[in-house]
Amino acid sequence: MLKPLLLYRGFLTPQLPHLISFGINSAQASTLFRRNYCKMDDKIALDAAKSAAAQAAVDQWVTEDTKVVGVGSGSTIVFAVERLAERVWKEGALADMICVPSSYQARKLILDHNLTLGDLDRNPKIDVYIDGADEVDSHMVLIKGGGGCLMQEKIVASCAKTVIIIADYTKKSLRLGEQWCKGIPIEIAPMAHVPVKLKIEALFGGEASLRIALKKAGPIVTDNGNFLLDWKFLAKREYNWDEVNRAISMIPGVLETGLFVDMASKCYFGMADGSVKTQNK
Ligand SMILES: O=C[C@H](O)[C@H](O)[C@H](O)COP(=O)(O)O
Repeated sequence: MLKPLLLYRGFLTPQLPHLISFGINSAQASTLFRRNYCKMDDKIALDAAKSAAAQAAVDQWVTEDTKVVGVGSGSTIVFAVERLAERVWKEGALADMICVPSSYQARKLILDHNLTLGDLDRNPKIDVYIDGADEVDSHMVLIKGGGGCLMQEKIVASCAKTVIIIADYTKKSLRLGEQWCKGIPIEIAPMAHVPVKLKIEALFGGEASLRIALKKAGPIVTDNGNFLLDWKFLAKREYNWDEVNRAISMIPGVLETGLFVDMASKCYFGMADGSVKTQNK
């Protein structure tokens, strides 16, 4: 953990005089410098928390009896796949394990780590599905899809005996919206984005916006060729998430929601102090 920090700092230290010579005064330069340090320190702390949660979950839930593992998407799952690969390639374990991906990213992670790639045609029964989440509330309702993957995730998760969530401490909340402020992702048929947006807003308030790509003109296109709406619900309104999920899913043009209700059995949170806390359904 110290090495990357020193590397970052080694990289940044020579920048300080340059910032000053670019007309920024020394107070501004040192604020900028500290802000960069903090961001990087945060990233290192968050990655350590993600890694601790992933390792604990993999070690507890993937045993020699586990034949098929569903692999989620996002930044946290990377640490779980690394741990699976370590078990296979360094510890000589889990020789029969097959991994079923939930996205293009997950498929590539499985292949890059030389794990056995499966699919739902051949492996429709999954022993355990492991995935990250954008937020987990006190009833284990999840928001997912912040990285654009949710439909395949929900399909693969629905085929699993047990769904395990791994996350860092910033994802834990009492009620949805406390931590995650980007809204609930909803995958939709491209032609329906305006009517679906209007229907969600009329039914439940708030605002649903088409997710726009950063490095492409126009909207984000999912792994399934669809668009995404991010619905910013009303923070002060009490929602019954099961009912909301069912009602939104019934709107023609909605393909899947990023609300995962009653799916996860257990969540592992990597904490800032290096410990791992668990939450059960
Ligand atoms: O679309 C992305 C997936 O639903 C992720 O599992 C979710 O966004 C959590 O991602 P991360 O592990 O990067 O926080």
